[in-house]
Amino acid sequence: MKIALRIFCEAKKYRVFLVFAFLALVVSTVAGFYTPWALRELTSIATEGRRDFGTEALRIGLLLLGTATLQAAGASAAGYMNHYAALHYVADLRKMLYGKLQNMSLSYFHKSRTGDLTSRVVNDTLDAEVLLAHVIPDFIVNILTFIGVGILLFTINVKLAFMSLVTIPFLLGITLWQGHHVSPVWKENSRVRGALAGKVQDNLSGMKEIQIFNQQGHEENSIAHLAMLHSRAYLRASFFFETSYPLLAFVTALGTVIVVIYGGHLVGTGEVNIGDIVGFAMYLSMFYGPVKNFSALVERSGEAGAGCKRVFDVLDEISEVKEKENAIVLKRVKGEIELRDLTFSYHEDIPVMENINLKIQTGQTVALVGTTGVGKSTIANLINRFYDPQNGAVYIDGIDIRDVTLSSLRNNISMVLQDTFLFNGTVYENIAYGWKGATKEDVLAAAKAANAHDFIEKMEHGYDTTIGERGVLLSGGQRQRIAIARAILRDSPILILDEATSALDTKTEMEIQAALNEISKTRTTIMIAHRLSTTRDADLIVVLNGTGIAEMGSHDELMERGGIFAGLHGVHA
Ligand SMILES: Nc1ncnc2c1ncn2[C@@H]1O[C@H](COP(=O)(O)OP(=O)(O)OP(=O)(O)O)[C@@H](O)[C@H]1O
Repeated sequence: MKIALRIFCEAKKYRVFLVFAFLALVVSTVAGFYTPWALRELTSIATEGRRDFGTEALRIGLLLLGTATLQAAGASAAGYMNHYAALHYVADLRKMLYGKLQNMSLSYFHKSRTGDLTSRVVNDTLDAEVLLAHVIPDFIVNILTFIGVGILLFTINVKLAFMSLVTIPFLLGITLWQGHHVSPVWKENSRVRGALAGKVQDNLSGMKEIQIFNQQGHEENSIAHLAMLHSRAYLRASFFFETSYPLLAFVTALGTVIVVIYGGHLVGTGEVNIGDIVGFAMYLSMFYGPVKNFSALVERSGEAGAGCKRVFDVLDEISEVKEKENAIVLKRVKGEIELRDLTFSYHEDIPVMENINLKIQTGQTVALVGTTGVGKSTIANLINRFYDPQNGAVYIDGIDIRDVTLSSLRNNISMVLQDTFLFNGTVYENIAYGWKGATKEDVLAAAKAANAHDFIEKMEHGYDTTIGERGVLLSGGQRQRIAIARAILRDSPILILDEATSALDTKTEMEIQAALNEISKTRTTIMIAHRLSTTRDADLIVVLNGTGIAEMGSHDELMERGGIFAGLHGVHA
């Protein structure tokens, strides 16, 4: 109910359609009440043996034609308008959900499964259509029918109507029992389906690893296990439905039996005529209809409600990295970066950084070095505000980055990551990604600077070559060069290179390093490098150790000092 109400409130753009659909539904349902009434009248007139039977039959027939037309037109209009509102709302919901996901902090994606989130955006949102265009209208029709036909039954004969009510408590009891059990079972069903979708997606992405490690059998078993769990969850949900539905049908049949026997008795005593019994029997089947449908509707609304709840759960999530309401737009910065008393951990009890202080001057090239897992990439993530520190702050040009909008902050930073992600588009689109104003000349110049132009030209369709999902049709080095070209094109005042040249051979690495050195001259550059050779030209080398900075200085100074850096050099030499 809460979910249906929320959907109704959020779909306010389409409320006019929903209100008209409601009116059309009322007209259609009420018009449907006339058929038994017409047959009751016709039978009564026939049994009375009236002479004007033909004229009366014509009148009743024409009225029946009118109500049947209203019934059909109303149902059709209501169906279309409900679907119009529902499907447009689903489109809005998908957009909203995707927008929400795009603004969630990275930690959210680390604890969620991509397949599960995909399923929420694609499948679960459709449950809003089920609620708006099917479940709610069906509830309306059933409630109207129950009340309207109930009144008509009492109008025909009060005693008979009371007798037919005997079965209602049993019917309601069964329906309530079903409603109580169905919703949690459907929730479990949705959860297991999400887990299955997540696992399939994970496996398809990691197919290479599965084949390398010959884990096909193991993975097939995991999928089979999840598939069986889903079937069992579905079966449990079906059990309640399959048990209660025939039970409901049986109890309603009992009601009809009572009316036939007791109604026959009343005809015998002359209290009612045959026409009343015919009309009553027809209305009775209409009257029990909603009670029988109620159980199926409860089940359907349980399933659809569970799906919508999974959507709303994401929409209600609060991102760990939040923009302030009065966040300012950060203009193009000069590029001074300061980490002040910075303390950060991904998990409460495992500190990654404690009280780090580091000032990077405008235009400086700073290399972050240290053993694997010491926190080099984490510093880049904090500057980009993918995470917020527990203590201290990051300042850019003296401004706390929590005071500025996320988009304006990230517009000032280019990043080339260890694991370059390319989209399934053309080479050109991938280089120009995120830079709408780039001209062809700009793209070509960036590709040349990243030493990518030559290999791109040799490809089948040059810059128009499609590079496959995640750029699978390219080598690691080619992917990285495209990522570097993309960063060069972006021309932002801060450049972060996270192992940017790691996938390149020595010759290409040197060529690209030269290009990177060139572009880093005009901007602040943070370089995360394992190959200590690439740190030689850095203005400042920051050596991380444990949860802090162990030493800082130029290449020569650190070598002379004979500390950790010199030690690392020894290892890598
Ligand atoms: N999303 C995350 N959730 C939890 N812990 C994380 C996460 N990302 C990194 N860590 C942990 O934080 C620590 C620092 O990781 P980080 O990636 O910054 O190290 P790094 O110095 O860049 O390592 P490498 O040189 O191997 O890339 C590591 O112990 C790592 O396991």
